[in-house]
Amino acid sequence: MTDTKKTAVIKVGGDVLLDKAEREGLAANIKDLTAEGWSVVLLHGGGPQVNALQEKHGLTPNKVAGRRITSEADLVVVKQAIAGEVNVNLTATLIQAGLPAFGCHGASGHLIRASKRPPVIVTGAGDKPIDFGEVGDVTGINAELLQGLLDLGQIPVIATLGVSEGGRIFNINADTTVVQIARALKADLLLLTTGVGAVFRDLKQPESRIAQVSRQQANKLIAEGIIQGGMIPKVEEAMKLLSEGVNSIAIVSGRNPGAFLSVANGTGESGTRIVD
Ligand SMILES: Nc1ncnc2c1ncn2[C@@H]1O[C@H](COP(=O)(O)OP(=O)(O)O)[C@@H](O)[C@H]1O
Ligand SMILES: CC(=O)N[C@@H](CCC(=O)OP(=O)(O)O)C(=O)O
Repeated sequence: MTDTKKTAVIKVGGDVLLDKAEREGLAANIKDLTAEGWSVVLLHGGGPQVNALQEKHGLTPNKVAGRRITSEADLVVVKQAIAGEVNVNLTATLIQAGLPAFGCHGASGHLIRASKRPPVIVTGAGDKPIDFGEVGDVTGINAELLQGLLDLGQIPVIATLGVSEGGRIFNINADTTVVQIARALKADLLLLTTGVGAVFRDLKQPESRIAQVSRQQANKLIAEGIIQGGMIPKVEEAMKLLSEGVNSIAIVSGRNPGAFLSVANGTGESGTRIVD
């Protein structure tokens, strides 16, 4: 049975998980949300962990426009690092905090369906199409399976991997995938956790944190060059959800106590909330 609990979908980057205080803070923040009656789904990446394991295997990380060109040998490492190392450790951290975490990966139960990204011309990377190898684009989410886990009171902790109808595994980007999960679940809230923990007018000045912006204001911050670099695709992709029934999206850090509830309730003490 589907109940009326609100659902939060949370993306956790691999960088956040390198740090013990971040991992424990994340668990405490999730605990706060569940105590207030939220259902929670986590999707995690593991970019830095993949880089480190590639180097151990004598492989050189190769990224174009933030996406890893993934050979068959690289995909072996991606599976080991993201589904093996990061998923198991993150699930364990949550269990240690007393949370009902259910670790899994997107290639299980057709949880995240994907197909091979066709060679594409990438801005700033020449005029020849780039073949990203074993990188996939998400084509669908098994929302029924996820909702079933939520209805059982579980917190799905999903390693970002995709699978084709025929069972071929793909490396997929966590930032773009989490948006698809939020959309498929008709989530009430999407949390994008990052080390910086908010959007700032000036990254060097913590007091310049922007607590809440409308979608229109966020687009203005991008146009003005205040939101830059890796923050742009993150925010642009996520903002599409605001016209699709997801009430708010937020940039937040699990390291800050009370941060997740602050953005969930819109009280403004932490993070940046983007609303329609
Ligand atoms: N106005 C801004 N406020 C906060 N961070 C910003 C801003 N503009 C650009 N950034 C950058 O965006 C980065 C977050 O994006 P990215 O590194 O892709 O995320 P992830 O932490 O998921 O890997 C931050 O580390 C920060 O350097
Ligand atoms: C296709 C692609 O870019 N895949 C990513 C998957 C991991 C990820 O997204 O991790 P973070 O959230 O830690 O960046 C990669 O290979 O790094």
